[in-house]
Amino acid sequence: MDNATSDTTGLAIEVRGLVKRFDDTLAVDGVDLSVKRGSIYGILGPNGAGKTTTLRMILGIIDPDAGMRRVLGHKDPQDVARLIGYLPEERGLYPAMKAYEAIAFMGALRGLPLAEGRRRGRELLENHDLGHAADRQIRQLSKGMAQIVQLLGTLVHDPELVILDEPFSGLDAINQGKLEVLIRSLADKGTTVIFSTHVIAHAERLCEGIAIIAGGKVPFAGRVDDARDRIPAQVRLETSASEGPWKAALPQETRRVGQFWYFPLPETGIEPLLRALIDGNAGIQSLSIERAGLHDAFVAIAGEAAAADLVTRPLSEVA
Ligand SMILES: Nc1ncnc2c1ncn2[C@@H]1O[C@H](COP(=O)(O)OP(=O)(O)OP(=O)(O)O)[C@@H](O)[C@H]1O
Repeated sequence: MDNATSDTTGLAIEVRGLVKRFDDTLAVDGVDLSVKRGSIYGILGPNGAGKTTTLRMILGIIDPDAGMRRVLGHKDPQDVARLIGYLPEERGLYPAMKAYEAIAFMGALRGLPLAEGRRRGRELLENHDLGHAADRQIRQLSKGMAQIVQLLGTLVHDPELVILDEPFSGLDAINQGKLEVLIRSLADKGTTVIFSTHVIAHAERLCEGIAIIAGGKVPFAGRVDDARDRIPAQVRLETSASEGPWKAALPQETRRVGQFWYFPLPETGIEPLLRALIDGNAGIQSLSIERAGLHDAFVAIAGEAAAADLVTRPLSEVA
């Protein structure tokens, strides 16, 4: 096995033109993406978009029909399997195993000696408020706890690259928050994390880069900030007056919600508009310019239909 760190591109994952067909379903249709080493990267898309199939090709679990993948500098991801941690979408540990043993077992599958895995398993559980569960069998744990144990099992061999398929689903709000902290701490120590999600909030809060995927295609891959810049910033204006000549100065696409007016930042800037509003006695109470959210960017890039299938509720309501 070559030394994975000999790669000079600065990329943990590079994928070009990946295609995968299952019978008459074109699951992935020419996906390109680049994941920087040490970054957190999200694959964001609705159900059936092709997220899992893309991740499975990156992992080398399935081979693409066409295209190129390079993972930690290697064309065959199997060559670097021991440097990768993977949480599959379908969860499952042996129900009779104790939690710390399950973690050690997962480590052993990636080359970590069992004794060391057991020691680290206990330590990881301790560090994640699950020390009390170390000697309990998986079947005695709640679903959420078992999922965290499985997640710790993907990390026990200290992988360079962590691939998590829908890691937040099945966790309550508290554990989702803990998982966000864990993902950030992995990136802080240089680990690359790539995860799939259909929840915009997680991608928006965590990721430096994202691929937006819908219908097997990736209409956008790059920095979250660049996705948001695809649509103009929004102005939020609050007025005391609701009628008056000043209203003529508002852009055509203005939406009104009570005393608030929302419209895209005019290309000419805010100053000329502000003057017209003041001269027309709009009674400005507040004015703010807000950068577009990732949801609006997603709609602009992937379309209403794909966005409708995403979860956009606040994190606290997302199961
Ligand atoms: N092994 C398979 N055999 C046949 N069709 C498959 C197989 N795996 C995936 N597909 C199909 O490929 C498409 C993409 O599926 P994939 O699981 O990659 O999507 P996804 O974005 O991960 O969705 P979800 O969030 O629902 O898991 C779907 O239409 C799915 O039915």
